[in-house]
Amino acid sequence: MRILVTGGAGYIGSHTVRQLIAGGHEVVVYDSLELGHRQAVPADRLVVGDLRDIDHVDQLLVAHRIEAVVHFAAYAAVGESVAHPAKYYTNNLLYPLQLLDRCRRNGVQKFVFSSTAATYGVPEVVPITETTRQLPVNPYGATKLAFERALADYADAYPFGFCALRYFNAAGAAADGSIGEDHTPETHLIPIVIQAATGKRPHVEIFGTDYPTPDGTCVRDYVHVDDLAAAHILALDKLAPGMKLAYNVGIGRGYSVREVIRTAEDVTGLKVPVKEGPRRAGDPPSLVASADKLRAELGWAPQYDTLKAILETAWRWHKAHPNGYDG
Ligand SMILES: NC(=O)c1ccc[n+]([C@@H]2O[C@H](COP(=O)([O-])OP(=O)(O)OC[C@H]3O[C@@H](n4cnc5c(N)ncnc54)[C@H](O)[C@@H]3O)[C@@H](O)[C@H]2O)c1
Ligand SMILES: O=c1ccn([C@@H]2O[C@H](COP(=O)(O)OP(=O)(O)O[C@H]3O[C@H](CO)[C@H](O)[C@H](O)[C@H]3O)[C@@H](O)[C@H]2O)c(=O)[nH]1
Repeated sequence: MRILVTGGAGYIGSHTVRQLIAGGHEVVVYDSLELGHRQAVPADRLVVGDLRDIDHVDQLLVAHRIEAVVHFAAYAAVGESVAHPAKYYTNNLLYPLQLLDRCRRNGVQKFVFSSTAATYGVPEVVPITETTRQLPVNPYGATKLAFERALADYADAYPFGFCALRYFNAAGAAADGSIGEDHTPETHLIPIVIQAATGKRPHVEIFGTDYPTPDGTCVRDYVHVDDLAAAHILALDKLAPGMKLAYNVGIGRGYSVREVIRTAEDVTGLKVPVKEGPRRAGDPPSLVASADKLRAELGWAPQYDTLKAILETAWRWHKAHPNGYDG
């Protein structure tokens, strides 16, 4: 298939691009490199550009006779979305709506979208299934849910099918340590814990120890980035016009912040300095996926089904690239 991958030089995008290329697809990566890395994708696949420049995107759809779009490009920091909703509504909803309409006008019939557990807000019951009510509690989740709705309306009205993959917490790195997670600033727990272990930061702050969870810290479902990537390949294989697919992507097991820290100490053999702090605004106590639908309908089977196995890959990447892609 001829596939345009927006945000393909980012963390999850670059791992997916690698699998798409290995699967024989013709891939065009479109990324502004604002948050992504040139080194994360093969140079001959990368077109540097911003989704804001929709005519540029349109030219690519036509020139490469694109058949499917995998759309990762977005901003993804929950706290920032509360402080700067305009930034999120523009990049995560306005530009994607323009992209969607250019897809319609150019006959692109398959679309895979990076959605998120944040569309569920604070769920009443965990594990979360795809029928759990989607009630986002921050602008980030709201923009992602709004775009899911637009996709569904397009699929009802036009010859178009989509798959919304609702990721839980992406983690880990390629098994060979060649690509991995490098965000600036870093907000995600696992890279922060590793940076604290290696002395690159003084400590990891635990955001809240009074949650209604077994050890008082937040529980999350960490899913390996290559298993996430594999879900995109399966979705593309399945998609056909008229389909409206949505799947949770998680391993179906939750780990608390303290468990992440303990496991990182075990994997690295290093002590992680910890400071207990207040809750971070907008954090649900527990987010754990039921990915039964993804397993049953697409045959998805994660290769990494423990936090330890995921952390080992993150640690390998960090040791090989202590300063991320720049060193
Ligand atoms: N990381 C997670 O745990 C997680 C969880 C749920 C959902 N998601 C979603 O998955 C997607 C990828 O996340 P990630 O962690 O790989 O993020 P990332 O920041 O590493 O990747 C996003 C990429 O999109 C690019 N980009 C952003 N805006 C752009 C624009 N206007 N034009 C062109 N390129 C643009 C950035 O340069 C970056 O390379 C996002 O849509 C995010 O909301 C991530
Ligand atoms: O320094 C830190 C960083 C994080 N945490 C805690 O660790 C857990 C995981 O936090 P992350 O920031 O790594 O991930 P989130 O669960 O907040 O967010 C992730 O999952 C969301 C879906 O729920 C969104 O999609 C978002 O883009 C994605 O990064 C949270 O309970 C958070 O409070 C800390 O205690 N200290």
